[in-house]
Parts: sequence; structure tokens; C-alpha cells
Amino acid sequence: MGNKNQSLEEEEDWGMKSWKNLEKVGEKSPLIQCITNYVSMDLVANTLLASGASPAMLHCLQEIPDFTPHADALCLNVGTLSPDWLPSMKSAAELVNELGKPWVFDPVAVSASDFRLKTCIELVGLKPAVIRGNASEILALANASRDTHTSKGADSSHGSMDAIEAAKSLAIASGAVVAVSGAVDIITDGQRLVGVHNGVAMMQRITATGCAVTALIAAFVAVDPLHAFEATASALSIFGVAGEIGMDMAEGPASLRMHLLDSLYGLDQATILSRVNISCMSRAS
Ligand SMILES: Nc1ncnc2c1ncn2[C@@H]1O[C@H](COP(=O)(O)OP(=O)(O)O)[C@@H](O)[C@H]1O
Ligand SMILES: Cc1ncsc1CCOP(=O)(O)O
Ligand SMILES: [Mg+2]
Repeated sequence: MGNKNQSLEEEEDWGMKSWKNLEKVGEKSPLIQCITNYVSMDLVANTLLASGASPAMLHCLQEIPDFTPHADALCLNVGTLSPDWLPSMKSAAELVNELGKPWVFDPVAVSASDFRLKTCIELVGLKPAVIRGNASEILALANASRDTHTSKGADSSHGSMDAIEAAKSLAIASGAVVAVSGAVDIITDGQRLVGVHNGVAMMQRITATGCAVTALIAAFVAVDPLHAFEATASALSIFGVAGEIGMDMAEGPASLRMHLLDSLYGLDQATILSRVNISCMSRAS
């Protein structure tokens, strides 16, 4: 009985935390600079706008000294990496670090090439507040080794549960909160570990939903930088809830994309309190 009450309290607490974070994003409309891949630019910008945040997709090196100091958080994504974007990524990350603002990293398809793996390792060295990837990406990054056998590019060949230990070790080694997306999203800071049981499988059939939720995490961390772990779990849960509600109206990936954005825009407190499903998975050993 005691345990049941305790777990109910935890669930209610996560619902309220998630609502408060979304409410803060709406009130503060944080400016999120995104240096992201060509595929994701549209969905990332629209996801941020639907949540109440303000996106800016700027990647020109010469603009970073003027613009980046105005951003409340930075989101870096290597999905369509090329060497000429790398100086901008590094310069923006170093600048937000100097200014004490958070940045969030998405190591899309880290196993694609030696160049991409080396770049991702260098970027992790620039101290992101949060790293969000799918299970295959987090496994490869944690092991600093390309998965050339089962790698499927930007899509995962593993379930999120397969990457729990990798996520913990990456979190400890990097100092970042690490999130592994999937049927259950796993979030850890190396000590705490929670699972987010929201979302629908069809979200994997829309390109850039992973990139979009990484940017949403940046918006949530921007409004609560001292609680990156809670902000990350909240953002993943809220995005999943938007997917669940969107799926009720969708006929396939294209209409889910539209309804997910509409649902994210329309979320209210009662819906969030009743649908957020985050549970504690373990404590540090
Ligand atoms: N099987 C699933 N069931 C529910 N939600 C899922 C499932 N797979 C992915 N998602 C959700 O889809 C979004 C994108 O995750 P994912 O597909 O793992 O990222 P990526 O595009 O980087 O591979 C996340 O919000 C995640 O929670
Ligand atoms: C398909 C693809 N190719 C390079 S970047 C990209 C988008 C990947 O987005 P996500 O990892 O969020 O599905
Ligand atoms: Mg995807």
C-alpha cells in the first residue's frame, strides 16, 4: 500500500512538472538556436513553435558572435554533417558554455562514418547538457565504436532497453543527461533513471521526430537549466502525449505529423496530468 501510494505520488509529480515546464515554455518563449540537418529543419522549427518556443535555424559561422548570445539554448544535430558546418557547431557550443547557457546534442546516425563518429566524440567533449539519441546511436557513442553490422543510418536497430547501461556510462563519462528514445524513452544522469511510457510507434514513420524531440528538450532545458534531467523527461513525455492524441485523428504518417503538431499546440493541464506516464526505473548502485 505504502509503495503504491508512493508511486502514485511520483506519477502525479511528473505530470505537474511536465505541465509547469510546458507552461514556462509558453510564457517565456525561449529562443532556441538550431544547427540541424536539412531533413529536419521544418519539423524542428514547427515543433518548437507549437510548444510556444521560438526557433532560429542559423548555422553561418560569421553570424554566431552576434546571434548566439541572444539564444536561451542551442541544439546541435549532425544529421547532414559536412566539414564546413563543424566550425559553426563548435563555436556556438563554446559560446553558450561561456555564457552559462545549455546546449543539447543529437548524434544522428553516429555509426555512418569514421568522420561522423570522431565529430560526435569531439562535440560530446564540449559538454552538452543533454544528449538524445535512439538506442543504436547511444550504444555507438557510449562505446566510441561504429556499429557497422546492424547500423541502419538514422533509424535504430536496437530497442531502448538494450542501451540502458550504455546510457548510464555515457552520462557518467560526459556529465550530460542522456536520453534514449524508443517504445520506452530512457533518461539518466548516471544516477537516476526514469522511463517515459508515452508516444506511438507510428512516430518512427515520420522523418525527424527524433530531431524534433531533441529540440523540444532544448526548449525545456532553456526554461529550467538547473533541472536538465526533469526537463528532458518532461519534454519526451509531452511529445509522446502529443503523438498519442494525434494518432487518434491520424490515418498514417503524413496526417500524424499534422495532428501531432496540432495536439502539441493544444495541450492543457488536465490532459497532461492524466496522460504523462513517467516511472522511476532504478537508483544508482
Ligand atoms: N515504438 C514506439 N512507441 C512509442 N513511441 C515511440 C516508439 N518509437 C519511437 N517513439 C517516439 O518517437 C520519437 C522519436 O524517437 P525515435 O524514433 O527513437 O528517434 P530517432 O528518429 O532519432 O530514431 C520519440 O518521441 C519516441 O518516444
Ligand atoms: C533521414 C535522415 N538522413 C539524414 S538526417 C535524417 C533525419 C533523421 O531524423 P530522425 O533521426 O529524427 O528520424
Ligand atoms: Mg526517426
